[in-house]
Amino acid sequence: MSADTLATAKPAVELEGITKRFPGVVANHDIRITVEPGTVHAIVGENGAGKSTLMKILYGMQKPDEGTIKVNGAEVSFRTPSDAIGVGIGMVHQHFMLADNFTVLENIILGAEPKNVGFLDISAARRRITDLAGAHGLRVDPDRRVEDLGVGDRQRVEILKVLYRGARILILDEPTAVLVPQEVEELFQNLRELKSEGLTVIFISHKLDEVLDIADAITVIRRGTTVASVSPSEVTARRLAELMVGSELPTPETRESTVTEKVAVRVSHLTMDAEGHRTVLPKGVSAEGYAGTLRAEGRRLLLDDVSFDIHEGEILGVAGVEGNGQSELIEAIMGLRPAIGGIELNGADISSWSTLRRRESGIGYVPEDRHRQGLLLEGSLWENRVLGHQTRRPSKSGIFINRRAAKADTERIVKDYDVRTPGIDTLALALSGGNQQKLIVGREMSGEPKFLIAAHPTRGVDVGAQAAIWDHLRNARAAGLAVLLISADLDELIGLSDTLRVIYRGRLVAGLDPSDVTPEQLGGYMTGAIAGTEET
Ligand SMILES: Nc1ncnc2c1ncn2[C@@H]1O[C@H](COP(=O)(O)OP(=O)(O)OP(=O)(O)O)[C@@H](O)[C@H]1O
Repeated sequence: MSADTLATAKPAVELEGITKRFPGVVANHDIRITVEPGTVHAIVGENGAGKSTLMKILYGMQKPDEGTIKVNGAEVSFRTPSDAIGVGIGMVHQHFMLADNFTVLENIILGAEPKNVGFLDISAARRRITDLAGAHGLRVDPDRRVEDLGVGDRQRVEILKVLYRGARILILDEPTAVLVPQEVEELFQNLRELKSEGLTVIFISHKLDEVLDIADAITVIRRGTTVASVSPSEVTARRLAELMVGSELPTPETRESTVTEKVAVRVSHLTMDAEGHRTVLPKGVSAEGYAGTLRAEGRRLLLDDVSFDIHEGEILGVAGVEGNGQSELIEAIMGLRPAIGGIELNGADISSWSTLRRRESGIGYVPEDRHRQGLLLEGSLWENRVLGHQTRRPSKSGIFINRRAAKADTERIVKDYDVRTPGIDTLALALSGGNQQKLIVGREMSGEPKFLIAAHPTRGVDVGAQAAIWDHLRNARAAGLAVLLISADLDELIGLSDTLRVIYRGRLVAGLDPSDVTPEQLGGYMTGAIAGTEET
């Protein structure tokens, strides 16, 4: 064996005895992981198990209290992410950090301009990007604007961005959460190519079947420490889940329909113009004709004549690739963005009501972006319980009673939804992503809403917590709750929905039966590969 081969045979990453404490929590305790070069190494664990903290340590965003990190056999100590990049570690974040109005090329070179050079050689940069893309099978057009790209392409740009900075070890944080099955397959193909070029991938995921598909080695973290290192050929998804939670899992129950005859929510001819901010119809145009009029004018529609009913006891699932109108649909129903068309809740026309009034009339809302819309990160858990649920009605008992009630109810949510936290005075920012999500779902389900709008209700939560959230939703549905469910997790959509629709370019294009549709078929409608039957 040559000296060179020996050198490359050293583990890409060795974490030894990593411990990280936060006030009241030991996020990582004596973590030990060895990642072999040229492999895909998955890290799995429950919400709050300590995965993100560990990755932040490995990427120089946080300093461990104890322990050592070795990269390619040499001990390293990072003060910032640029130190990590300096030794070839790159991070592909779950939330893409690209500038929409720039091209792929501009995004990739932005912030990576060579030091000590007064100007940037664009054609050299372009050549390097094309070479990198070619070498790793990451096809993207360097001159396209990022805003015109789909989710899978954006992710490839993020990967190219870290490769361009010289990364040989890539950390991917839940990369498949936002992808449809076809895109997941493409990503995995890309990862296999990277691997065959000798690159190393560290991959965090909650989707255990995917982990079994792509990983060469799996490390399980439970309550901050490494509890198992397994090879995918030795375990099943169920066994992995059991290793994560430390006990046997219950078998999922079959479900029965609870859909009633009573219409709870009626949305009719909902239309949103990309440029317009109209809340009243132009003279002489009916709500039914509005979308057609705009189309004839060549306008771009974010919502194109969307109509549906949701009955009491029904979960309506809407599938769609991100950016096809699902966010706009929710925002229109919540009164956060103007749109034309009818929105009725239990027979009352709520389309001109304020968001607060809509909430007070019985709409629960689990927003898509928990950081921007769902939580006050600097607030305590119980203050977050109050958020969005303040009532304007004067109360004789005053704020102290409200505070006490909010605290008691927060205790209940923490218990019912298994929010892992030292206490309800903890700040929301100190919770792990999945635990923040559990808090939001718990809050939106309290007060027994009549209609729940749930956008990605289990995004980032582990399998155990996902099953618990599903149970809560099913129970509430059995008691008559109407749910509009938007999710990128197709198994969740198929498993929970009573009725399934697909949204494509602002239009509801297909009505499918969740009991006999496969994720692949659904993915086909979502990407437009299968043309939907137009429905209104
Ligand atoms: N900045 C912080 N301050 C205080 N506590 C923190 C901080 N960051 C993380 N923690 C705590 O450390 C623990 C581990 O959190 P971490 O985010 O690493 O979990 P995770 O495995 O990534 O979870 P998830 O799957 O939910 O994202 C949690 O109990 C969390 O509340």
